[in-house]
Amino acid sequence: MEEVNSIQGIFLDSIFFNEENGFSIGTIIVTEHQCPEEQIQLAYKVVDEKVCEAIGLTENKTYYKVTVSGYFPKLTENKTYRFKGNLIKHPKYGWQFQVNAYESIAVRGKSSLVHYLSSDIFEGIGQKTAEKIVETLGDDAINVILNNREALEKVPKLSKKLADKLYATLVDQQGTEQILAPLYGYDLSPKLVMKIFKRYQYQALEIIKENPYRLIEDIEGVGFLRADELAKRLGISLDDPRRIRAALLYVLDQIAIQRGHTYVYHKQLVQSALQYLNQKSAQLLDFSQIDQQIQSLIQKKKIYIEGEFLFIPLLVNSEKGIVESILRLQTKDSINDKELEEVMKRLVKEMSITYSKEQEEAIQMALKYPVSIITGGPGTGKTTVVQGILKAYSLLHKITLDPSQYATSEKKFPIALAAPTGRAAKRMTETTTLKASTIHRLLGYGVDGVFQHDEFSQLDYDLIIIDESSMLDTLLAFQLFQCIETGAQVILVGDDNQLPSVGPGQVLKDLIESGAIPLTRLTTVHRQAQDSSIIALAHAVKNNRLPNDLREKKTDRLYVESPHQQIPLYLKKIVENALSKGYTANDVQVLVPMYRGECGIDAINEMLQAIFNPPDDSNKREMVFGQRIFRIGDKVLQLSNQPETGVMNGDVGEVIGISYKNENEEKEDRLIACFDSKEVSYKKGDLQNLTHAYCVSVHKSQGSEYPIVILPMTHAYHVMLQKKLIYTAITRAKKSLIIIGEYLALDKGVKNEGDERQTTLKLRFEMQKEHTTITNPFEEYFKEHGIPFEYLDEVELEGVTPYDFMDE
Ligand SMILES: Nc1ncnc2c1ncn2[C@@H]1O[C@H](COP(=O)(O)OP(=O)(O)OP(=O)(O)O)[C@@H](O)[C@H]1O
Repeated sequence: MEEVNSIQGIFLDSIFFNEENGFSIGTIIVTEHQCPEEQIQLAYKVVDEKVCEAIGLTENKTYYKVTVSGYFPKLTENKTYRFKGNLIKHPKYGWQFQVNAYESIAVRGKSSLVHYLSSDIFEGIGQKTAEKIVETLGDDAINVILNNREALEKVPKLSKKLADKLYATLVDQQGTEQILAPLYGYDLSPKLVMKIFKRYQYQALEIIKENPYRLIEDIEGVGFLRADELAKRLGISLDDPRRIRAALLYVLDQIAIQRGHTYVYHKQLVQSALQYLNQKSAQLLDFSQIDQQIQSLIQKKKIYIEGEFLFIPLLVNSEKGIVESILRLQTKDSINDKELEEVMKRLVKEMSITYSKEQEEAIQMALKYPVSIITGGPGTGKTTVVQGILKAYSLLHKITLDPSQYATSEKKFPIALAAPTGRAAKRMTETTTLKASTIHRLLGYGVDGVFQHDEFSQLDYDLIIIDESSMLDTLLAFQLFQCIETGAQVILVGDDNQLPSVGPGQVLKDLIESGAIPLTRLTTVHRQAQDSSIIALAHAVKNNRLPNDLREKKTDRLYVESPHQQIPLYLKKIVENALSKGYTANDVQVLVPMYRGECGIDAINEMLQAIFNPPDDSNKREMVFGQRIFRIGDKVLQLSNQPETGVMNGDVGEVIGISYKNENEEKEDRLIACFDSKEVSYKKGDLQNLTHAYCVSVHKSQGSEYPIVILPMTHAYHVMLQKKLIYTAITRAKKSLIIIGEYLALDKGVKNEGDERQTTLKLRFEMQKEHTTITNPFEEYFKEHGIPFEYLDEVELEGVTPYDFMDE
């Protein structure tokens, strides 16, 4: 275990304080320490005599200061604190004391007390008043006041107003420490302590003692295991219902997030929860204890039960809502065939392209029905068909497609084009020459994370086309469909062989398989044969095989056989070659399925940054954040939705500015990144949402295309070696695709269909057709027998541990 040292001193000043997460840097004048002598000597800086005098350190000796950093609240200048932690050498800022916990040391001694009470923290109290307080109430003045507010009345000439203010500030100061000290005592990380304090303020202790598992819901980054540790310290027993319920909800949530299921079977939930609950535990819980709490959660409406399926309420409501919305939209009359035939004739005449039969059918179907789907692999003409639909729609409804013509008229442009990601929307704009937006934007996703449009405030469009629909998750699809007015037409376009959405569900696949929505599947590849060997590979992968000519060098495709350890070397060489030929970081995209490991995203990004954007002699500006160094010119990726700046999860930008705190008015380090000519300023604390983008995950690459894609392939990607993932990665390449790695890993991947997602969307449409409802054998069973019942075995999570959920 790491040795923990301590240091005590007078807090001199705060150099940095992040309001958001409590990350602080300050200096203290050291009065005592328990640190290795050779280290503290390196960390010491001499304090100016005048500074010492000003704070009452008048002894004729040299005082030393040390920088302290970590997660602690704003400390009071001139007050004494003891910090626990270690001296470390920061790569950029040198020696400093890294704080794990802190406590304030009672202000003792007349002069220190006077100094403390007359400091800036107590507004309106000067030196003289402070002296009077100490003279009247003695060396223990602070405790005397805290114990009895009236004691202040004994201080001569102290106004009631001032006394009130002094008392309130003291309580506030002490209160923070009284809450924080026990929190540190529970062995929580300083960062977490600050997060908890920020969320619950002075009620923090009370809330945690009442139910530490609340942290899972309320504090980002707290999982069941962490809350469970805390619960153990608080003496909560292993079979406490609160513990079991927390594990159940956590597991349910994790299964939805990590595996994309919208429901779980009873048995699945029990098994997964037991794995969590019985970990490292001598007192093993059994089925009936878990089941009892499942029933309790059902009663509390935290879990929704339908037949054999257990749901998070939000997800079941969304699935039901999608079905209802689509059925509502389908009540619009279809366009009659005669009218359509006329329009198709005109379209064929007016467009320079000769549509294939399936393409013509796709256009016709999309125009005819209120809701329809067009699917197909790369190069099958989805974009071409969308262009045709737009033109035909304008002919059919006798409208112009020139948005500027609507600027002066009362009527709004009646068509909305949207896609799940910014990149995909941008491509849609390019291929249609009409403005397309992200679905979030279309629905008015606001700074507060709330959508402006909902079922009561629907979108005012007659035709809505959604591209890259395979990326639609259940929640977003529901949000979208409920916002579409009855009478509007909706066309979903997408490739159902791509990865399903990152969020739960597989909306496009389910809608296609339900048969409830008219569908055209485009199958013929229209790209020229000479540029299509990437597409040929994609089609082979789709059919679970690798082409015989994989190892042959093609004009647009290269396969480099390499053992795992050699992959970074080959990658480096290939990228350096590309660079020397004039390609830039924007042309070359490395795609990898997971973050960890030597062939993981983090390690590859570090290597590629050194190639594409190395430090230079002219002192290119840098900002260090954790393990990452951001540098001007870096290609970066946003990792979460940030509606307040309009930058969304998956957006790629460039670092264009770094401003240090002594250079700007906010007195804060700032990094400025540019996303498609939109400049966004990041406070240091927000940099956790930013990473390098030389290499990105295959999941994050969905909806984007790149001139050159490099795809490492190794057995180290184990569970991520899946057909849809490989298919998605290779279809991102527009001009060239380079695969480096182990043939057997690639082969294994294309044969692995991956996890089937458990969803009920398809089933709901089927039931709708047969006018049935899901029966409820679960409840009936318990009513009748009151004993455990084995549910369907077919989707049992055989051999799966909760840690599998942790893989990307
Ligand atoms: N009927 C056709 N006749 C001639 N060329 C066609 C036809 N349909 C499509 N193409 C051409 O084939 C290429 C691929 O078509 P398109 O871009 O529409 O496919 P896509 O399915 O959108 O592909 P991706 O998903 O890869 O973008 C384009 O260059 C397009 O011009």
